[in-house]
Amino acid sequence: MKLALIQLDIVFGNPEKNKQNAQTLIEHAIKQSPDTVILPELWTTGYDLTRLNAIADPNAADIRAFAGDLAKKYQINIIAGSVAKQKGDKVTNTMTVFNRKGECIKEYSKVHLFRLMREERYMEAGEADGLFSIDDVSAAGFICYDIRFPEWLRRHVLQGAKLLFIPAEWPAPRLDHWRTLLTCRAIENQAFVIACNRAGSDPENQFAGHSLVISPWGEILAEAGDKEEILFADIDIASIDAIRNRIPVFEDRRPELY
Ligand SMILES: O=C(O)CCC(=O)C(=O)O
Repeated sequence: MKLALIQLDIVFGNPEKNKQNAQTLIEHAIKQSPDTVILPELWTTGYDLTRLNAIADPNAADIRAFAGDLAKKYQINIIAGSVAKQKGDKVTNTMTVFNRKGECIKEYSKVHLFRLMREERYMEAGEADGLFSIDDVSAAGFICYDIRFPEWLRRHVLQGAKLLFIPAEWPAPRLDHWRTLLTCRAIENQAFVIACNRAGSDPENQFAGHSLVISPWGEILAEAGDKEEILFADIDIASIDAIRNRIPVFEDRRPELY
């Protein structure tokens, strides 16, 4: 499976501009014939939380039209990062996933809200899992801070997920946490980790970039720099079973003890 991670430099609070930029980058990526395109967290608005009333996406209708049309036009899967989804008086940090027909096959709302960026004051946490399949491969989605909760990812892997997609807005001062946590999640779950961060800054944070694709053996297959770029990687799905047979972690677990 060929992946294209769109490490966007998000324009604060400007969905129209961000959609234009994302479309340009996606159409650039298409020239390399990717199977799956991934976008970052809250990429239409950034963390412009105080203006969500004006800029959130009602019922995620806008992202459904934008990413659904591109997925159908280019016959690709799109993990459309996350957007601020407005439903009634609630806003969630919601990831959407589109198949090659342009159908929205999953919505996942971030379960662990990040207090350091005051997310819990403006958003409601999700309550449901992030499982889906693309091209018949079991996968799951998580959003940024979710990666600090290994038991949440593990639950999805125990239900079959082999590709772990992670859109993020991870700040630069904790780049070492980003790399270490993602590598651990790949090794302990013997699964591919595909993590698309944003580049650039907002009024309060400098973001890390360094989107990553990590193999189930913990090897970094591709890593972006700290600026806007498209990161490409080819992953070999069959390698997952080979690694799981070599070190049979899932057979050796002792769930009766923990
Ligand atoms: O956990 C972290 O250090 C960063 C998390 C974050 O920035 C987020 O969830 O948006």
